[in-house]
Amino acid sequence: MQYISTRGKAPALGFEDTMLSGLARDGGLYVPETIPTLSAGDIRAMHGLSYEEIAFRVMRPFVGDAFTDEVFADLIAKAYAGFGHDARAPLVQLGNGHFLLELFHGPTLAFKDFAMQLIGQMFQEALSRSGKRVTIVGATSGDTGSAAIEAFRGLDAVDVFILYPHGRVSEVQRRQMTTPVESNVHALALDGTFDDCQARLKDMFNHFEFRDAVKLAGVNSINWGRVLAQVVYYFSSAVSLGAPDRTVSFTVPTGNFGDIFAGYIAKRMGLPIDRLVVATNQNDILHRCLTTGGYVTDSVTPSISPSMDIQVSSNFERALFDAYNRDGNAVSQLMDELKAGGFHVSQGAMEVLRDHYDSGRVSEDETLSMITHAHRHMGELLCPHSAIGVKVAEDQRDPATPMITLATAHPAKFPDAVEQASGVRPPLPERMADLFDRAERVTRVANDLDQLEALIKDRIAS
Ligand SMILES: Cc1ncc(COP(=O)(O)O)c(C=O)c1O
Ligand SMILES: N[C@@H](CCOP(=O)(O)O)C(=O)O
Repeated sequence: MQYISTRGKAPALGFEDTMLSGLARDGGLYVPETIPTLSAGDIRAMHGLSYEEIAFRVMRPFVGDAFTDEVFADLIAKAYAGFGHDARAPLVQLGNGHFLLELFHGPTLAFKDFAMQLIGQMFQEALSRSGKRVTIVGATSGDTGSAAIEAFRGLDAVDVFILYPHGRVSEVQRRQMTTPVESNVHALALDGTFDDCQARLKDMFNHFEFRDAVKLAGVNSINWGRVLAQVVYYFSSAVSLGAPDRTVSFTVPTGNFGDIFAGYIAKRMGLPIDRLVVATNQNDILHRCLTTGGYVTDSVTPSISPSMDIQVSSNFERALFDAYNRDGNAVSQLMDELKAGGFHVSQGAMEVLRDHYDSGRVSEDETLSMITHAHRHMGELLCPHSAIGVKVAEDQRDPATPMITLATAHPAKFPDAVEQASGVRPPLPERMADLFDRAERVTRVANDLDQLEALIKDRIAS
């Protein structure tokens, strides 16, 4: 299996190099050259299997010769052993034909753990074989950062630097990033938005002298391995509702477009998915683009669903690559236009996008009302991101097709909004009960590439 860049000018790589290198050297994102498919029989045979067994069958064709079957199965087993639910990703019924996929039973209480725990295992295996060391830099609006720190803290072969927007993550999210004591963990609070953090990260990847000097690696959904691991729960949930003999739809709270793109990959692999519905908060660039064709950036307005406060949605580039018939030049041109403020998707490409994706936008008041409603009438305490998904799903779903909404974070990560709407302050799990008593360690940084690179070089030298 080879991986190619969405900008068409970087060398094709195998799975391990794709995973370890992050952004392609032409600034694009890696995608599989071809998408492997599973037959209806293959999917039917997943009935009754554990999450880990399904994970192996779904991901194996993408991994090539990077790991033997035995090693890969072992890495998967270790990745999910620490999850707080035997099913890993349990499905609960919200109402007639509407299901909630709980993706928050991992160590940091968000869906990011599904991919990050596995990436952590795969990095350790690959680095211990080669004896190499890497510097991971990640950009986060709150959840990727804590999941990455949890997966890599204390490892000798890795330093992990996490850039988060100062004052724009929840207190639980911040403390998850600033309280780990391991010396290879570096939390950096940047004066700016998540988009600034992600832009500086991509600048670092595009600055080859720095990239090569520190052996830069990325664990954002820039990294194909992140998207791949997220494909699995589309299969596990759809199979539990009767796939391949029953078609399902998904609604996905969306920001950087990695999670919903994983759903698109599941569909391309042969999983019978009818609609993939993008649910955004008030920072609604994706909804605007999917309805009007215009992808024009606006300033980010902080919301009660901070993890989705994103205006430059990284993985939309992967969706555009397919929508433009895998034309790297066309994608490069769009990305150049984006730097100047935005672009318009061609009519042909819009038809492809609309063939797969629907979308909806939820205001702050509607988010709070949905948390209240779900608590009173559906028996679920939802985090604000998940509430956005449930609201869009309720508005748009076709009663004839089961709808699965992804619950992307635990309500305890956002206790203020949840308490305001439901009257219930969700407690943190026992193992995190002392989070607010732990000392914090964080460096405030300017939104300045030179200063950031100097800080990172300095820290890894000491
Ligand atoms: C809780 C939560 N929900 C939804 C999202 C959006 O996911 P994606 O960026 O993959 O679209 C994020 C961040 O990515 C998140 O942390
Ligand atoms: N919401 C994310 C933003 C980064 O997304 P990623 O999937 O590219 O890592 C976060 O919580 O950091």
